[in-house]
Amino acid sequence: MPRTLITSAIPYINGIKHLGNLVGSQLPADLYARYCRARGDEVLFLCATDEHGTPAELAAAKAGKPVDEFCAEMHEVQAAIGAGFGLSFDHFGRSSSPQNHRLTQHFAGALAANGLIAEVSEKQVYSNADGRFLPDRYIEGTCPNCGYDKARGDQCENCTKQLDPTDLINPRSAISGSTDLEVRETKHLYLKQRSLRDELSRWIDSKADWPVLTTSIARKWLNDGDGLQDRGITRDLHWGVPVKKGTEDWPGMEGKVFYVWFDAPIEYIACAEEWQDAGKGSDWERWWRTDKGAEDVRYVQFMGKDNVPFHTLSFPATILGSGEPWKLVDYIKSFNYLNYEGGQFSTSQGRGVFQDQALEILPADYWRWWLLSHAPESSDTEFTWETFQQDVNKDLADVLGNFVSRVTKFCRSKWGEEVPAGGALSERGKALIDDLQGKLADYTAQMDAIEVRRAAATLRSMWVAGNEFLQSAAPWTTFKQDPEAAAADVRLALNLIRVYAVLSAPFIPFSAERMLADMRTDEAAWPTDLSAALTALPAGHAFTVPEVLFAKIADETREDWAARFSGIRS
Ligand SMILES: Nc1ncnc2c1ncn2[C@@H]1O[C@H](COP(=O)(O)OP(=O)(O)OP(=O)(O)O)[C@@H](O)[C@H]1O
Ligand SMILES: [Zn+2]
Repeated sequence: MPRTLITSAIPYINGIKHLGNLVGSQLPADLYARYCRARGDEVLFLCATDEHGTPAELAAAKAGKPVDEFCAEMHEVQAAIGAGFGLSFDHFGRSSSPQNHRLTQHFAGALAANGLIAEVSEKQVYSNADGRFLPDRYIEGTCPNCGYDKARGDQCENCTKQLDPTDLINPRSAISGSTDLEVRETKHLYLKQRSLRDELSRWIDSKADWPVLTTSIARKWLNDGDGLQDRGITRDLHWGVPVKKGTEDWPGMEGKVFYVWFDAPIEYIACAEEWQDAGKGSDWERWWRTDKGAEDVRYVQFMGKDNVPFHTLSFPATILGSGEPWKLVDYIKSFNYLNYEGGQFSTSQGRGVFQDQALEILPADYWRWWLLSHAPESSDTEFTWETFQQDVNKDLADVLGNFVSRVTKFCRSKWGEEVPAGGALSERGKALIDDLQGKLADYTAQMDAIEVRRAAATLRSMWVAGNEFLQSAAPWTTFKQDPEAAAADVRLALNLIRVYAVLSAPFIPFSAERMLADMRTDEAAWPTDLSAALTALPAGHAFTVPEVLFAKIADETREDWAARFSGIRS
């Protein structure tokens, strides 16, 4: 049995995530996990919340809560929303878990033992009023280049000039506004990525099948300018994984924590240990250690484009540099951005539709279908209420929903709620099966290749083919002269509902489950031979005419939503 390990980029804890976050990582990962399971793979699908760093501390402060309490609560909120969207994680962990603390400290110790950690003294801005060192982007002041008075210590948003905090005129703390700042000397650990550059470069070169979006970003960081740079992996913060060398203290690093981008990907591994410790599985190392059974695991990661450098370079540098037999990623599926109505989605600015709001107004499958069928694979894509309404009404209500409704209602009116007997498969029926068999081959190939939009288009074309068959077979007309022929066509169409449910489940799992329940079957094996699969429901098999599977979105409702979500979420 093939074994597939799947991880989604772990969402940051600072707030409720938007639809861009969903389609850029967790949702396509779930699509693929569901597909792999349906094909019979043994799957471990992991995700977690990314909990450390300054933005988490500030979000907690804004909410008036201690940071650990804030993170624990927000983790539960995100877990519930994920369940609402049907995200089928085997475990949804936390980067703040004791397992991740231990493993992060372990990796740092292994890297140090291999001579890959440098201790560097540097100057950093300290805010006396805030009692803390300030990360560059939390220092604000006037841009020396253009005079903009809200320039950040890393960059001026107005003229885009890259800055150092010390370049700013009249610098102040972005947290408290205090100007009581001083430059202090502090010591940090650096991961010597430059020493691993050639090894990383060869590894990336060996990935000829990866999306260009993934490899082009990796190569840019490897080669542009002076090439891959060593990276600071510690911070002067309170909230995070305390700096240790394995289980030993690290002299000179007291009171410091690892940088969030060092510990976050390690959580992919620690999450498997959490999964085991939560009693959901056993033998977690068999997924992660090539010396303990992970040799035959295929590991696939999902993420938005801004996360690619960390997954193609920094995290692999941690793993390769440890010299230990941890599994490296086999395939990285990355995404461009989903934009919102002519601008960007933004958590910090409260712009767009957020995941909790989306679930309040419509069932998860509407979102899953639209987002996946418009996944930003080859370029950024845009969410607009108009295209959303149009596509959902057409694909789900007019095509799939309508097919299910027409077939079941017509059958009930002539034969009652059971699969009718009599007649033989018509030429038209045979042609439909041939057509669908070809489309199924395309669909599986596209799902294997994680070509999300193309797979969605092929699935939709299979739904359309069923409608066209029904339209041209017109059993409501043939019934009068040749009821046997009509019965055979309807029998095929009822069976098609079951097959649609199975094939569509990775995209729209809730509706697929309802379709199977209404067809009163739990026969959900992935079909290979459609001629056989389309006879699974024999004559006499009882079913229920479903309630409306997908209600259409009315123009007024769309206008209401467009207005409601045009502003800023406070
Ligand atoms: N607009 C977007 N479209 C697609 N993917 C996105 C978008 N914004 C973020 N992502 C991806 O979502 C995943 C989770 O992101 P994360 O929680 O770290 O938020 P983020 O990158 O800080 O974005 P934001 O601040 O807008 O929420 C990451 O893989 C990220 O690349
Ligand atoms: Zn400027």
